Parts: sequence; C-alpha cells; structure tokens
Amino acid sequence: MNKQQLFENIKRKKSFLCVGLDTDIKKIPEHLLKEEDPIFAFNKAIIDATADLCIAYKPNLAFYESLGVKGWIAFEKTVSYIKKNYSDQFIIADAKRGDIGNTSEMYARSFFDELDLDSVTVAPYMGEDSVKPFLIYPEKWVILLALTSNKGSHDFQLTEDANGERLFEKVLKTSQNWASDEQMMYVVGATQGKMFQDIRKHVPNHFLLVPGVGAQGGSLEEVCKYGMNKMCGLIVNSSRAIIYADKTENFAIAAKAAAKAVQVEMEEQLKAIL
Ligand SMILES: O=c1ccn([C@@H]2O[C@H](COP(=O)(O)O)[C@@H](O)[C@H]2O)c(=O)[nH]1
Repeated sequence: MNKQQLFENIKRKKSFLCVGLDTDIKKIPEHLLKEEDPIFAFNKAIIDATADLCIAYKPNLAFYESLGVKGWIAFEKTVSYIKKNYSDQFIIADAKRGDIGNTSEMYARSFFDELDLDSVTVAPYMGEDSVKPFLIYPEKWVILLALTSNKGSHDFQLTEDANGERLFEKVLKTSQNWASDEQMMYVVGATQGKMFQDIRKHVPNHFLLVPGVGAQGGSLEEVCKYGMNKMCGLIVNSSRAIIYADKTENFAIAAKAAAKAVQVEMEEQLKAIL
C-alpha cells in the first residue's frame, strides 16, 4: 500500500486508528479456550467487530512468539484472514527487528516475501546496513523507532550530543538518507505530547505510528494538535484498551464500542484537514 492509498483509506473511514492485536492467552475470555486455536478465534472476532472503524492492524510478534509454533500459526492465520477479508487494511508487524545486513535480509524475507505484510517496525540502533535490507521491497514500509512511548525513552533517545542534538533527532535526520516518506515511517509515542512539534520539524511529511493512547494514557488530542499534517500523517494504535474492553462473551461488542469511541474522536480531529 502506498502513502496516497493510506490517506484515501483515512478519508473514507474518517479514522486513523490501528487496532493492536496483542493477544495474550491469559487475558482472552475463558469460553474461547475450548476452541482449537483460541488466539485466532479471539483475533477473528476482534477484527470482524472493528474493521470498519480502523485502517490498520498491528499484531505484536512477542505475543505470538511466546507461544512457540502454535503462536506462529495463529499469527499467520490472523494475517491471512485480514488480507483475504479486509484487503484495505494496512498490516504492521510490530517486531522491532534489525541486525547485521545478511540477518536483516532474512527478517525482511519473512515479513515481506513470506507473509506479504505491509510494514515492519525496525530498531535503528545498528545503523544503515541493518535497515537497508528491509527497503528493497516496493510499497513495503519500514517503521523506524524514533521516540518511544515508555519511560526508558529518556535513557538514550532524549540524550544530547555536544551540539545539543538529541539521539532521536539524529535518527530522524540520518535515516532520511536511506529512504523517502514513501517507504519510511517513524514510531513516536503518544505519551510524548508536545514533543511531536520537534518531531515534525525534522519529518513534516512522514507518517508516524503512534502507540500509547488508551492503556498508556497518551492524549489523542495532543498528538493531533502537534503531530497531524495535511495527509493526517498519523496511524494511532490502541491495543489493550480495545481488545480487552470486556472479558465476557460480549468481548467483541465491547471492543467495537471502544474502537468506535476512538474513531469518533478521530473524525472530529480530521475536520482540521479535510
Ligand atoms: O514506543 C512504543 C513502541 C511500541 N509499542 C507497542 O504498541 C502497543 C501498545 O499497546 P497498548 O496496550 O495500547 O498500550 C504494544 O504492542 C507495544 O509493544 C509501544 O507501546 N510503545
């Protein structure tokens, strides 16, 4: 999917919501445990309930890999289900990969060749040769970690060099030599609030993947105020607040209501640019 198609989906659905499929076997409703593949059964119900309200899904690989082969099978089934039934959805593998070149090449192969996903999150720490192998696939996206939503983002990302440049700024500046805004996005946590102003000074036109609303308490209003651009430029993720809105047999209805509440807020925010 290219940038324009992403924007068309945002306009059509009046939403820039990404539903995070962080599916934890210990948190899903008990009645699903008797299913042959409880994780897939849960995901399928969540996807069917939310697809008209969001433009992207973000399964986080940790939740699947932690279950071994069964988890990987549930992940593949989930991806195939979305692609077959909701082909307009942008799929993000939140895997935070990145290694020496030939190893990154293998990661890229699994997410782009084998699974045909739209994008993968990548850590910038190992530099250009660790990111480039993901960039040889047309219309596939690297989503580079820039300024994350957690407290630990202060440990390295916000530290300054002798010229007062912060590490996340160096990431934004240097990585723009590797790919354009048609192939690269950045992760910026919703909890970073006003910092979106600084982010936009470096990357005015890029899409940003923004986790941290909902369970982590980030403000959608602030993200939009400081981070929205003329093509929206935001994919805002919420995982736990949507998928675990209810733990009973009504979980999918509750997930839909939680997603709807966010979408309504997004529709209001989009009025600034549409
Ligand atoms: O800076 C980051 C980068 C990634 N994440 C991931 O996003 C979701 C957030 O889940 P919630 O339940 O909505 O808090 C999760 O997969 C994280 O690993 C992030 O939160 N912050």
